[in-house]
Amino acid sequence: VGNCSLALAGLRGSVSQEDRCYAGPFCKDFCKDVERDVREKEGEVSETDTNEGLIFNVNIQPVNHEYKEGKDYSLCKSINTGSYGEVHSVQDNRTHFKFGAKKILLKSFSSEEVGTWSALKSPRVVELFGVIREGPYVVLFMDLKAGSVGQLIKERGRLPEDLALHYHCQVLEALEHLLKRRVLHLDIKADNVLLSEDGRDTFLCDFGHSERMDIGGQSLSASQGDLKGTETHMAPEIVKGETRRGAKADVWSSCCMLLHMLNGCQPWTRYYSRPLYFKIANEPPPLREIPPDCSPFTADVIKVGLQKEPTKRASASELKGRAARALREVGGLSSPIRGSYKEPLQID
Ligand SMILES: Oc1ccc(F)cc1Nc1nc(-c2ccncc2)cs1
Repeated sequence: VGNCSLALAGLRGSVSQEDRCYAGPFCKDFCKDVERDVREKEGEVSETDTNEGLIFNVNIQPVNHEYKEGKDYSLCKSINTGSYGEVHSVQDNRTHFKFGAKKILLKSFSSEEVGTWSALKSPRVVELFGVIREGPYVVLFMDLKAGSVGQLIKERGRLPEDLALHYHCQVLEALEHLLKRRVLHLDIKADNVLLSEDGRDTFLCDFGHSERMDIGGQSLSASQGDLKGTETHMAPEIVKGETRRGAKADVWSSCCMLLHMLNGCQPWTRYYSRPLYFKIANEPPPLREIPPDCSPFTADVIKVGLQKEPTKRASASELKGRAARALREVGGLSSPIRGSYKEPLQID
């Protein structure tokens, strides 16, 4: 995971300054400890003065063995609700360093969010800066970005084809990295893809639904029951609760995100009412939602990415090649990022 400027020993809030530690396994233990602590305290109110965690970024500086909202960092503005939590931009009171923070109730905290995220290091994935427990909450700190693709779609109605393909290629690059690190995201959608200031670079975030995969690419999590992620972007094998769920589920969701960028609305929702699970499981893939005016190469990306049978569905790498081809066929990225508003596609 890299250097951590502060590793909090144990769960009793005692802090020992360590010049260097490999936070990986420690981070995993810490998160498991937090979860165990929750189980032990189930029903009790966690003492408000509990304050332990891991900080990986030197610009975030604990004071007197603590790092607390108000005392050590201040909320700047509310951003939106990531999975299970409210997101704010915050600032370190001493270094004035600005970063993102998501506050999650302990009982909603999944140690996978930190475990999987801290295993990733890619220009296409937002950097995790740390995790702190503050009483009944866990607070995740990350590199602050300039908004999300979801916010850009709301501003622009729908995105130009070249921009949508440009973003899709980058999301597929992130999925290639996740596959290499055996991580399933399970909530790929425009709201969880963040943008650089100039809007040309994207960063995957919010690993609140993520799971580890085994060598064969199958999820290691036993929890088949609770349906996670965003309904409109769920792959058929996920809504059917099939035991074999793997990286192809994120590929399906990335194509739902492509349709969302191109049409300005989530797939399925113009044709069906919720709950959508049965339709996703039983209906053909939403290929009729491919915009009629898009390039045949873009249509091809969606057709091979929305194969209902995971084994027939393209891998992230294969789909990235096709999406890059489609982007070249439409002349590469030439549209302005923050351009004109385009009405979302209406049903014909
Ligand atoms: O999982 C997290 C852990 C720590 C964070 F600070 C944020 C998130 N999750 C999300 N952040 C955003 C977002 C951030 C910044 N600008 C626009 C959107 C959308 S979902």
